[in-house]
Amino acid sequence: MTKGLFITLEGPEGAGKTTIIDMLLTYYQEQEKQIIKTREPGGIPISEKIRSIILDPKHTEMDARTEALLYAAARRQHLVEKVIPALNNGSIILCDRFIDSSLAYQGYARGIDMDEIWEINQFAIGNVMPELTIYFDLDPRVGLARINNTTDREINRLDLEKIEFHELVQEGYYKVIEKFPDRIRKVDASKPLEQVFQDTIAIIDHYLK
Ligand SMILES: Nc1ncnc2c1ncn2[C@@H]1O[C@H](COP(=O)(O)OP(=O)(O)OP(=O)(O)O)[C@@H](O)[C@H]1O
Ligand SMILES: Cc1cn([C@H]2C[C@H](O)[C@@H](COP(=O)(O)O)O2)c(=O)[nH]c1=O
Repeated sequence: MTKGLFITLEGPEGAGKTTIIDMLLTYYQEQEKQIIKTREPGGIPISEKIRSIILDPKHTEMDARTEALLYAAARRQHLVEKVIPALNNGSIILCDRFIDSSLAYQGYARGIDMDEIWEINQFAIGNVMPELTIYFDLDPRVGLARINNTTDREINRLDLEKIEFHELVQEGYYKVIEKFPDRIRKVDASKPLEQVFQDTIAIIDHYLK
């Protein structure tokens, strides 16, 4: 039985998830909440190594199912080594991406049946799902323009996909939201950063009450 709270943040490239997670961490730490941030793929050494294989721009030959399995493998290790222990410890976990990314990117955008993506991920995660997911909604063109203007972020293999792929990712997320309307809350990520932050806090605070 877990005691903590598992929150995931989702959205297209450049939607602001990483920036907002850092702001949330500071905000809730000031309230002396027990909270950690992490990310997928990554968050622990094995999963960060898998991340570097998946996202290496040189690996253009990577098969879509191999990609899906690598994300699921990174997810499994991250869950076992970091997320579950933190939940058992009573922490709030803010995780940058989780299974919904696999459903939208590897499922809808790559064209693998979303049910198949769900099945391989069931093997990886068992019954551990986030209690709350915040989806940062943004036109993918705006998100890509943001990351192209960011000097300290490396451009990875997924960023380099055609705009049509990123449009499918957004459509895929809309399908995922239809599937999980109770868990996923949408935030308009095109607003100024401070407004996006306030909208996000309002959702989480409501949930914490
Ligand atoms: N609401 C916003 N308005 C304008 N710029 C923003 C906003 N939110 C974030 N940014 C800027 O957009 C860039 C990308 O933000 P960030 O890295 O947080 O996105 P992300 O969702 O984590 O992206 P990715 O998943 O592709 O890594 C950063 O330069 C950040 O400062
Ligand atoms: C978890 C997960 C991620 N992805 C994609 C989404 C992004 O393009 C990269 C991760 O980069 P970020 O800067 O940390 O957002 O990986 C995916 O396709 N499937 C997944 O399950």
